[in-house]
Amino acid sequence: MTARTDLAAHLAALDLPQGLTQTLTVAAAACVDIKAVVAGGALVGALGASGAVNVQDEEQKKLDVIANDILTDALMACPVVAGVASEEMDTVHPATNPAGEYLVLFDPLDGSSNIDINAPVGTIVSVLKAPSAAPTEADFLQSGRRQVAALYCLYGGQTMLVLTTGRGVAGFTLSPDGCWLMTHEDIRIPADTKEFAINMSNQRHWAESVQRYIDGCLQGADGPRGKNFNMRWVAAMVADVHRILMRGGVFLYPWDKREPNKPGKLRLMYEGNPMSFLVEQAGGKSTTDGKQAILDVTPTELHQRVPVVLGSANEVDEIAAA
Ligand SMILES: O=P(O)(O)OC[C@H]1O[C@](O)(COP(=O)(O)O)[C@@H](O)[C@@H]1O
Ligand SMILES: [Mg+2]
Ligand SMILES: [Mg+2]
Repeated sequence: MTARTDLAAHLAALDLPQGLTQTLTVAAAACVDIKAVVAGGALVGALGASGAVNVQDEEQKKLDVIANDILTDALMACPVVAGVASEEMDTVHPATNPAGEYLVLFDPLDGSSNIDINAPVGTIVSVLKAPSAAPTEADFLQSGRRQVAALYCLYGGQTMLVLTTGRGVAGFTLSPDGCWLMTHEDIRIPADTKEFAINMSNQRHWAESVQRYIDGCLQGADGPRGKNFNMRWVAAMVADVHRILMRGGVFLYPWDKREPNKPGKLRLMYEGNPMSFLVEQAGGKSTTDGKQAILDVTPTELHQRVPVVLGSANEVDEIAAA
């Protein structure tokens, strides 16, 4: 068997600032710890509700809380981390590390509704430069373009970590002895696709343009697109985006008219931005509506929502034109 590049060697070859390498190494190790809890499931008391709700009024699962604690504890103890913010925490957590250089934002457990049915879940991480070693909430509100790294970990049939530091996208698979080994070098999203992902149960709430686009896909070879489409929806953004990175497709969690002051369901800072960085680095497009790049959205609040339309570049353009 040929020797594979491991994550440490990959990071070394990228010649990153030492602090960024350290931050990413700590985040990747925390994902290994989360994976152990996900894999233990009922045996380690990881299933079911925690009994609490988070700042977005969503019921927290035990695993949301456990994953959040694992990442928070690991990163706050890392001397180059200046602070963290998470889907599961009301406010930012400055770290009081005098040498703190990086801010880390995360969705510790993505796809929470999949936990209790043993379906794929993930972790999403975004890394920004810290303007100071004692960051305020305003310091975290940087646009996605300013990310210096983004990664997700997918706890699926295999445990995979997919990473960008702005020079393409690489994928690593967790080996049985706990090493991240590169299995997917330079991941590229095909520009064309015949596959879309959307929660169809929200159809009546969508904007007219999204209705038109999906209707065209559903008409298949008999309609304006002249080809048949397939549909997939894992209900975990990490897994849906991973599929798009592996074989193309589009993913939509679009604006809908239910709550006009909440534009979409997904969160900008720890879902939209890191996934957009990965998708753009893999040659895809990631937008709010087919046109506006998510990475250029100016954040105004930590738990801000954003509509998401991302994936194969030509298909995102079709959505823009619908
Ligand atoms: O249940 P729905 O409406 O289909 O939403 C699924 C979406 O919600 C999310 O689960 C939100 O993530 P969390 O589990 O981190 O809250 C996305 O991962 C996924 O794309
Ligand atoms: Mg999520
Ligand atoms: Mg989550």
